[in-house]
Amino acid sequence: MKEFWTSLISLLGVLTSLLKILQVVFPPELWFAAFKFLNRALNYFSSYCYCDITQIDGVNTNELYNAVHLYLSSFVSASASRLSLTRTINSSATTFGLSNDGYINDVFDGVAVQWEHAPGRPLPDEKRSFTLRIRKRDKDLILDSYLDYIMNKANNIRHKNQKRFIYTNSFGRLLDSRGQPWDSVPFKHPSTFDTLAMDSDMKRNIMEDLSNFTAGQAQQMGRAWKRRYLLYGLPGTGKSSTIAAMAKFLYYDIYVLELTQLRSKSELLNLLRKTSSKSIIVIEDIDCLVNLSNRSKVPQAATPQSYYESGAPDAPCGGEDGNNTTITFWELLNFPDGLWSCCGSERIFVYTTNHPEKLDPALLESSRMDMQICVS
Ligand SMILES: Nc1ncnc2c1ncn2[C@@H]1O[C@H](COP(=O)(O)OP(=O)(O)OP(=O)(O)O)[C@@H](O)[C@H]1O
Repeated sequence: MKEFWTSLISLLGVLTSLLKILQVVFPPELWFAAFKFLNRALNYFSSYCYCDITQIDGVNTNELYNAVHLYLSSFVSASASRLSLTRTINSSATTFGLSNDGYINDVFDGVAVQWEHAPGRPLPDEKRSFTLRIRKRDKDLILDSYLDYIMNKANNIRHKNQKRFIYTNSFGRLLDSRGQPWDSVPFKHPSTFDTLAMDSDMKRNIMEDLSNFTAGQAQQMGRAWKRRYLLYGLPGTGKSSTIAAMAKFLYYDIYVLELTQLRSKSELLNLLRKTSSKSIIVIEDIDCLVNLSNRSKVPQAATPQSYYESGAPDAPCGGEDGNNTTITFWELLNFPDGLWSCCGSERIFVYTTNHPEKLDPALLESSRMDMQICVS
């Protein structure tokens, strides 16, 4: 046994001496070139290729890096044994991340890939990065669609992690300190579809409809995409609670549009323009705001009859010009089409009333309202 250890130590001594001689004979540049050559040769014969996604691309932040980070965070906690945890400003959730040098497997379209997270090292050209290992034969097949899928998923996660707000224009024409026409407070309504007392079929229908709406939006990018719901029922029966549950289900903000505060079409246009995509726009008590007695005259689009008629309680007072002072209900219904028709926006309009019997039957047609929900 003693001889074995003596021989091993002698061998190590010889190897060390040989290495020292080699280091003297061959300069570091030659070593580096040899290593590079070996690496290339191995890569050539390997069936995998590796894609590095660095955190910084030149001087800009690489969006793809952030997206991969968020995407992996959605399932890394289930399979990785070492995690990094973060919580950003304005976020209400903890994000799980892959720890340094950790790796995780993923499958997309039946193709297995592996992600590795490399920490940045103190050298100037070494950055934090993710490395995607993918089979060469699969690269062309899925790489583009996989990265698109990751960007999409990351956007959704980002959206879900944000705090939700409820906006109102109840202070009229005044602008807030940032010049915004909407006043906002954090949205903390406790209602969800779990707590909402409602017929289970109706609840399931609403949830399915909302899910289909958002799924449809993803496929219809580039088109205005809106949905219109009419909520009716006696006071205090859960209309506001239903809207809150819808907003929570979709992770949407809520904008409560006070029509009585509007003075002109341009004001309405401005308010609608300042709503964010993925939001619910609520117009309450439409039976009170709309003078329905002359509705039959309205659909003749060339000469729309105003619902804010002079003398009516909600008639607007003021405005820049004659045409600009009146807003017809039909304009209100169709305004958004022109506004968001080219930017792939995603909005839900909810109209509420305690007196559906006062509404014009034409308003209840399916072409006007996508879904009518009785909450009584
Ligand atoms: N279906 C319901 N499920 C759960 N809670 C409800 C329901 N209906 C009413 N509530 C409770 O009653 C209160 C009033 O409900 P909500 O504000 O949603 O009614 P509303 O129909 O919007 O009333 P209004 O027409 O006066 O605005 C809330 O505190 C809510 O929690």
